[in-house]
Amino acid sequence: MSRPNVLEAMAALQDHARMLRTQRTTELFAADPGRFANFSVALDDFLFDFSKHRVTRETLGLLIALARAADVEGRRAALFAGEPVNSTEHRAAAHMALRDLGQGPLLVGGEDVRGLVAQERARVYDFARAVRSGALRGARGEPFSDIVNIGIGGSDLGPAMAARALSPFTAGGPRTHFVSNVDGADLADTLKTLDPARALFIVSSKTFTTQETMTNAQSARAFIVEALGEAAVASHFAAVSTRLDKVAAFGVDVSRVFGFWDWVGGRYSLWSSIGLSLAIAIGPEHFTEFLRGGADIDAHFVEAPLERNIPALMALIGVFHRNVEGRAAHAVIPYDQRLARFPAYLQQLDMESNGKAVARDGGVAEFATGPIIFGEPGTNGQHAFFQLLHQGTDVTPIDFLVAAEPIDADAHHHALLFANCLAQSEAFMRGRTLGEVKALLAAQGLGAAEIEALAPHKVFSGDRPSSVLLYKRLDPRTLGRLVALYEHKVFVQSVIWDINPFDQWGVELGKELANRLAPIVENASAPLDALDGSTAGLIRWRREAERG
Ligand SMILES: O=P(O)(O)OC[C@H]1O[C@](O)(CO)[C@@H](O)[C@@H]1O
Repeated sequence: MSRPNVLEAMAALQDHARMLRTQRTTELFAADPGRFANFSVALDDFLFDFSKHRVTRETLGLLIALARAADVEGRRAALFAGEPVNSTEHRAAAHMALRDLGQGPLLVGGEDVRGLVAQERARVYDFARAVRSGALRGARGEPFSDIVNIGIGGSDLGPAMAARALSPFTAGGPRTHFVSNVDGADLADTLKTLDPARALFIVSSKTFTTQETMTNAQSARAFIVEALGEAAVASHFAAVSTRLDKVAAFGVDVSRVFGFWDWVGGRYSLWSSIGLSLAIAIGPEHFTEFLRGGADIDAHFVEAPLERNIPALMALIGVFHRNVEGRAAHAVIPYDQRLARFPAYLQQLDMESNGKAVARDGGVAEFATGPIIFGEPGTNGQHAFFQLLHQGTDVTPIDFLVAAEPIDADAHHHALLFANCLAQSEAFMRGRTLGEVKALLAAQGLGAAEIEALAPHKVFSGDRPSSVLLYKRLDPRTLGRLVALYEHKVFVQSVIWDINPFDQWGVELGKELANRLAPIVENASAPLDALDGSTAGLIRWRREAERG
């Protein structure tokens, strides 16, 4: 679909950016003492600071014009109205309905789903309470000390990320484990730590066909059968899926099967029954707080004008870097060790959503789309890949995430953590010129020749953009806010790029080929002639290695 208004708005931004590049961000701060206030947005105790991006009020005006030209507001309304915005699968993307704790109707495809959602959530909560209290027990009458979620992608990353992030809120709950990889080492290493009589497995899969999950589930089943007998399976397994027919065939007791709906995408499913392992870990009350955090952001996203709308601004700043400045990657660095899995979670959310080259109408996307998302907690990343971020040939925009106060950590540690976060953000913006380096080296007493040789290596170009998301503390509500913020950021970007963020056809080909290759790999005499030379050669090597 040709979008002349959008192309025009993007061209205007590109013209504007050419002028902007003659200025340094530090000069923008010097010229505007109110820059921090003007280029940050607070949502009660939550702050988004984007003042260290080289953007002006004019840039923001042009970005908002771009968003309006792409009809971000109209598409947002369609999303929240439960329309089938996932056009290739003819589905709504109504994950917001799962965290709406209000009273009014929740329309998805014209149907009010509030009752359905509330009913399933109540079942999840009852089950979580029963496991936590010990009312629900294993086949030998023992309470469950360990919960193992078996899932992958959206059926793993969300609960795994959140259970780690919210570990201070798990008192009174069992230990939780997450097994995802078809690599048997993943399951084996977990099973080693378990007493089967006290272990509960939750098989989480939207489709209940995913190779990794089904394979791990069967092996876990064998582990229980071997230790406790076939009859114990019903007591030691629960399942979460949209395909209740397939779960029944696996043998999970129907009272322990929790459903959700096709209008909940895998990477948006943490809010649904897929959050069962998290609900058990932190308890229903904390889980509700997590939902409330998501709902806070939904309300903000719908109500705040684009100029003060945090997810919209995050998205637009990202579009500026991706499409105007040509940045191919985006780093997310939580200065919060418990958010260690947050970058991995965002990789799926962002890259599976916006990693597309095809426009909604099947044509070629007009612009470069989703960047490569990566990250690790600070300060660890500082001692690993920050060298490239500071001095590499590519500029990578960064989101820093940090709490104003720790949940339970030592105040001195937190002060150092916080200082490091701000120091990095400042260093990326400020940089250090050749003149400054030379003056520093001279002050250290180095000779002229040595200064000439060393100085270029110590220069930092600066003007490397970063945002800071500053939250009070990493509690369930804050985590809900963080997740929902990024969900809506990804959505706004998809609208500007005119792609469907809710499908993921790009994962299919590999799955198909793996299913075709698996029997060939397993059968040492299967012919290899139909395979390409490299694949056949690699299988031959494996066969030879196996033969010793
Ligand atoms: O929940 P399921 O159906 O097992 O799928 C797991 C994951 O696989 C994908 O379909 C593709 O990798 C993801 O979108 C999904 O979250």
